[in-house]
Amino acid sequence: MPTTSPVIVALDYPDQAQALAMADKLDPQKVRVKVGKEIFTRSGPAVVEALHDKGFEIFLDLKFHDIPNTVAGAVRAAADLGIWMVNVHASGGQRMMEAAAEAIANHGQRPQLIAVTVLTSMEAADLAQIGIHDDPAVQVRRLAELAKTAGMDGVVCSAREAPMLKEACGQAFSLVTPGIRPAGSDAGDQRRVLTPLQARDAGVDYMVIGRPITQAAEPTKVVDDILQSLA
Ligand SMILES: O=C(O)c1cc(=O)[nH]c(=O)n1[C@@H]1O[C@H](COP(=O)(O)O)[C@@H](O)[C@H]1O
Repeated sequence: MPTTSPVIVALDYPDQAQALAMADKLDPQKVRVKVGKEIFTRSGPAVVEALHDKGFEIFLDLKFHDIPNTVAGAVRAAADLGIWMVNVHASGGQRMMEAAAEAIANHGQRPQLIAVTVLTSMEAADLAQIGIHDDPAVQVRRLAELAKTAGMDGVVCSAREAPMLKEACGQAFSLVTPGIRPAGSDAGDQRRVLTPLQARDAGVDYMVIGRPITQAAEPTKVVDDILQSLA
C-alpha cells in the first residue's frame, strides 16, 4: 500500500551507504524519501533501485532546467526509473515545462511533475541580485501560475506561500514545501520556514524535511513526533 503521509525525508548524503543506512531507520508506511543531486550524482539509478527495494516511494529532486528538448528527455528518463515525483525549475519557462509534461503524458508509470518556484533559501535581497525586484511571494505566484498553465501537477514553494497559491491555483494543485522546521530546530541556510503544523494548516500537501530528521540523534522519534503533531 502506498503511504498517505505528507512527510518526504530528504536523503542528502555524500554516498549511497549513508543514505541507505538512514532509510533503514525509516518506515515506508510513514514517509517517502527524496533523492537529490549529491547522492544521485555519485550513485545514479542504483540508489533509486535500492530504495525501491526497501519499499519507498521516491521524489527524484534533480530540478531540471535546460532547453525544452533536453528537459523532456531527462524527465522521460526519470519516469523510466519508476519514481513517484520529479521536478523542473519553473524559471525554465512555459515551453520547457510543456515539453516535460508532454514527454511523460502517456508514460505507463507517470510520476507527479512539479516545478520549483523560488528556492526556499532565497529572500528579497537574493532575488534583487538576479534582477528580480518583486517580493518573493509575487515571483512565486507568477511562476506557479505559469507552471499550472504549462500542465504541472504542482509546485515547490515555501509553506508561507501556500494559502495564496491554493487560492490562486486551486486545491488540486499540489504544494511541496521544503524549509520545514519542527519548533526549536535550526533553520540553517533556509530562510522562508514554518513548522510542520503551521505548514499543514497553511494547506501544504507534502513537506520535504531533511536535516531536522537526518541529523537527529533519534530520527525515528523525530518522524513520529512530527506525524503526531499533525494527527
Ligand atoms: O526542490 C527541493 O526539494 C527544494 C527546493 C527549495 O526551494 N528548497 C529546498 O530546500 N529544497 C530541498 O529540500 C531539502 C531541504 O532540506 P533541509 O533544509 O535539510 O530540511 C534539500 O534537499 C533541498 O535541496
